[in-house]
Amino acid sequence: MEFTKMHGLGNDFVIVSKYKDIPKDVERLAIAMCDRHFGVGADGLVFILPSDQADVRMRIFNADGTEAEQCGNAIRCVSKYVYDHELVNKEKLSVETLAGIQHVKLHTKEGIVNTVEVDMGEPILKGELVPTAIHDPQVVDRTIEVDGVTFHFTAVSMGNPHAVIYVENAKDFDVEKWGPKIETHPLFPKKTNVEFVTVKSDKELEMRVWERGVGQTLACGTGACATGVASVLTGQASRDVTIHLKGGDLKVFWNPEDNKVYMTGEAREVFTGNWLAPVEF
Ligand SMILES: N[C@H](CCC[C@H](N)C(=O)O)C(=O)O
Repeated sequence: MEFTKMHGLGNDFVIVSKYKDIPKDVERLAIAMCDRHFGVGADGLVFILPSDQADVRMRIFNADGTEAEQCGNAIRCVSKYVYDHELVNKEKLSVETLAGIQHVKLHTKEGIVNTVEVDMGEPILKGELVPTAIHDPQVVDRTIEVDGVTFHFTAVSMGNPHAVIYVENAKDFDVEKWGPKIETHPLFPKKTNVEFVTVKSDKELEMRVWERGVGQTLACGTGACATGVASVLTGQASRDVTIHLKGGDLKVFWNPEDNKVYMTGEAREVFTGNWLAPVEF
């Protein structure tokens, strides 16, 4: 099975585009292909599939085999892939995900895609829809206790759940210690992605992330969008921010006119390969 290895700011994916549907045992395949020693190594396995509602359909499976509703960095990779490989010859295209239809604008350099702007849709703020166990209209600046330590969090869904937590210094925060404890906290019925954020200014935020079903990643597109929204809701930053991640910067704009979150950043293709283990479709 042919694949292409891509990343968005170091959040890396195995991209498979030659099939009309996902394989029979996709969970086991995602775990095997994402393994960084016995497999290709990636944060997720992504399938580009036909769509009757958009130019293409994307399904993404985390390194633990679970399917995610949405993935910002993967949408940028998929959009770059279909343009560069001439599957879709448009600089404005649409990608169908479990979270809805995402509209994408491609910015090319010497004929190939360099940066990608994605309309990630409207944030979902109702507690029970994120989902969280707090059934309020919004879950903003609430407390969560873990091992006797209290964190303040804001819950935002971009189709997938995020708990945004503000800390003194995100750059050296112990993400590996606290991330998994919050990811699996009973407050989050479908578990959650966890962002640890330091506000640098009204327009700049530093963010580290522990991803549901993956672990600490170098970047998280939906996490950056959730962080942008939470920072407005908690009155800590403007609607148009640059988010500094371990793997690079993302621009996030929560547009007051259409209530949609726009995310802009790079996407890169690294190598292609052939997965030799048997895969049944
Ligand atoms: N681990 C996430 C999916 C990938 C999201 C992230 N890689 C992004 O760029 O948005 C989840 O289970 O919701």
